Amino acid sequence: MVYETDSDVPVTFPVIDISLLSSEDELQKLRSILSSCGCFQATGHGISVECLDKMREVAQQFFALPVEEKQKYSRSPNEAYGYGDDLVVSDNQVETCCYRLLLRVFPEDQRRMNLWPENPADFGKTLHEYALKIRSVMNDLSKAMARSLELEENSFLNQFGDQPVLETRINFYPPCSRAEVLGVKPHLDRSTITILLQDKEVEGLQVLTDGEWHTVPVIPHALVINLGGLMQVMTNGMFKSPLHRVLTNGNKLRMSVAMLDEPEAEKEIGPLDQLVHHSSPRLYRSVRNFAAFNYECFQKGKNSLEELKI
Ligand SMILES: O=C(O)CCC(=O)C(=O)O
Ligand SMILES: [Fe+2]
Repeated sequence: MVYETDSDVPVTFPVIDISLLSSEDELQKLRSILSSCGCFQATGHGISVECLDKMREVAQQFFALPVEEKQKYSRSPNEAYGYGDDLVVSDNQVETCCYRLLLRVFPEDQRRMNLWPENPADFGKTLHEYALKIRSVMNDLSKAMARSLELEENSFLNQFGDQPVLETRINFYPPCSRAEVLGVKPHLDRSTITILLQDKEVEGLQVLTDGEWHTVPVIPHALVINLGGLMQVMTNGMFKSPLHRVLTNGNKLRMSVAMLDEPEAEKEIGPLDQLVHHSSPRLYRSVRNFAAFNYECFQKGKNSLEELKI
């Protein structure tokens, strides 16, 4: 199978200036976008260009190291954290080409420092500073999302416990000229909100909306906001978590830095009571450790949200 890029089809992908989310009109725009495609590009996020570029730079420097150097941080078999490529779990799996470094950033005492690159020397400091800023943007967005649904602004944040988790997945896609190979297979994120820093030049991310794959254009200083499955559960289906995938590029390598939030381990998450009514009955059962459940479903080719439906 060859994956179409549809590059000759102009698509308008939603953009929101999130510095304006105190206005009622912008909140309504946010609500409408999240209820339809669940994904947009955020400008006005307040993170400086230098900070975004520095994060991209240390990620690129790490991936440019010799293989032996990167393998010092390899994930162990059947482990998610560390450096590696996709696990091959079945013979008929779609082929992918992506190397990634998965790290837990918060809570700080849960970091596994043996997996944090020491080269480049400022990798850890840069990731820490970037993650603090992303966490603040995520919290502001979570509050705005709650307000857009006429909920108390901490309604989503309160579900996460005292020790919410923030993880990073730094993705690196080498050039690949085989059009049947994907960078990442179609999936739903395990987060409530994923904030993605895209490559500055190379496109590749596609989001499924209205049954069609749409390429997310590159806007160098914008952040891609993508709702994860847990937000669809908490909002009882009002907000959508889109399926997305990544195409490979025949000539150019591409990188991206995803930051994903997660509730405290073992916290049970379900639709908020305020969003369950006679006219919108409860759609999903509650779930603990959605991250693991989502991954299990992904490996079996199932949609985790369909599996959680009552
Ligand atoms: O590389 C990208 O643009 C997206 C990666 C992604 O979907 C993920 O890390 O969950
Ligand atoms: Fe994703």
